Parts: sequence; structure tokens; C-alpha cells
Amino acid sequence: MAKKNLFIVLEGIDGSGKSTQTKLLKEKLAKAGHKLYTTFEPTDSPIGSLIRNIFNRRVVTDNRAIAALFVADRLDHLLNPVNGIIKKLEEGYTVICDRYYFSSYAYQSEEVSLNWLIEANSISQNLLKPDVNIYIDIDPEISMERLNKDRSSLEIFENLSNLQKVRSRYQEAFRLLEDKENIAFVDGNQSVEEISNAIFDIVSALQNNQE
Ligand SMILES: Nc1ncnc2c1ncn2[C@@H]1O[C@H](COP(=O)(O)OP(=O)(O)OP(=O)(O)O)[C@@H](O)[C@H]1O
Ligand SMILES: Cc1cn([C@H]2C[C@H](O)[C@@H](COP(=O)(O)O)O2)c(=O)[nH]c1=O
Repeated sequence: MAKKNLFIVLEGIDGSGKSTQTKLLKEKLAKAGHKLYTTFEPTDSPIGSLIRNIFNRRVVTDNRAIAALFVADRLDHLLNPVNGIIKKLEEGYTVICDRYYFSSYAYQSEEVSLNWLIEANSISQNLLKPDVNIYIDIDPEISMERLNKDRSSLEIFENLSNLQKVRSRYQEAFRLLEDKENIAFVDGNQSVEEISNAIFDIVSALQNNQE
């Protein structure tokens, strides 16, 4: 039977290991016969590039404008006629996305209300809910250690006290939306291989349920 293609989202605070795990999951799913497309937010579109310039401190704006830019970046990410996620799914790709709307709920809800963020992202939610949101849960002190080792400069959200707040806001958003979203939790303090196996088990179970 043909594999059903999936939309899989990886979430977590900065340095939780999303990029590492995206790459490993892509390899494993490709071996299992999936056609794979990996992507990320903020995107590399003009809207996503503007967001990255704000995070690199090259452009200055207000946090409410950043929240709105993410709404626009996500809609383009979904609907772009050339390389949008919806098009990729229609073409039979399994799509793995590094961050999606739960990132906005966790990162932007200090300055903008969570209810506003959920409402502002409702078009994306209605267009495409992830088959699963996989949250890599890591101690912010460990992720900061990794980022300090890995990066020559840090972005505006990448400091310990902010990552602690972001982690608790993720938890708040998951509690609020647990009946509406498929959310799976993975312990991000484990080795790369253990995390990769846990994620693959979650995705395999999903695949088996849908066959
Ligand atoms: N389980 C792990 N144990 C130890 N180090 C890890 C683990 N997973 C990832 N790393 C390392 O931690 C650093 C951050 O990992 P990675 O870039 O995958 O995180 P990320 O969540 O994508 O980060 P960001 O959100 O900031 O882009 C990298 O140097 C990576 O090699
Ligand atoms: C999608 C999304 C992302 N962010 C923030 C979170 C990170 O600090 C940066 C860049 O992401 P990366 O994974 O480290 O490359 O973007 C955000 O604030 N809101 C969002 O919706």
C-alpha cells in the first residue's frame, strides 16, 4: 500500500535539537519509502528574511509587528504557488517543518495575547493542522550551553531567562489546545540517537494508524 504523506512539525526552544532531528527523521523516512520535503519558519522568503533581519538586530520594529509578520510568513509558507507546503503535500511529499504556529504562541505571547495569536493564525490552522506537533522538551540551561558552544552570535530571544519563559508559554499553549491538536512530547535531554528513535516511533505509530 502507498505510504500516506504526512505533515510533521518539530517544536522546541532554541537549541533543543530541531534541526538535528529534522535531518535524521528525513533520512529515516526516506529509507521507509517516503518522498520528503523539509522546511522551516521563519522561512527564507522575503517576509521570513525581514524577520531574520529583525532577529539579527539589523532592522528594528515592535514586537506586535513581529507577531503579524509571522502570521504573513506562515500563510505564504502554506499557500505559495511555487513551493508552498500545501502544494508539496498535494504532490505527495511528506513535509517536516521546523517550527509552525505553536512557536508564535510560545515566543510572541509575552507581548501579544495568546488569544489574539490563536485567532490571527486561524486561517493557517483551518488550512492545515499538523498530523503531529512533536515538542522536544529540553532544560533551557542545557540548550543555552549548546547555543553558546555552537554560535558566534546569539539572536534576540536566545538568553536563559527568555528561554525559560518561552518553555512555560509552550506548556500553557499545549494545555489550552490539547483537545484540538495532536501533540507529542519527547525528552530533549537525551542523546541525539535516543531522541531520534523516540521521534521515529511517534511518526511510525501515526503512519500505522492511518494505513
Ligand atoms: N541530543 C543532543 N545532545 C547534545 N547536543 C545536541 C543534541 N541535539 C543537538 N545538539 C547540538 O546542539 C546544537 C543545537 O542543535 P540544533 O541546531 O539541532 O537545535 P535547534 O533546535 O534547531 O536550534 P535553533 O532553534 O536555535 O535553530 C548543535 O550544535 C547540535 O549539534
Ligand atoms: C516560527 C517562529 C519562530 N520564532 C523565533 C524562534 C527562534 O528564536 C527564531 C528563529 O528560529 P530558529 O529555529 O532558531 O532558526 O524565530 C518566533 O519568535 N515565532 C515564530 O512563530
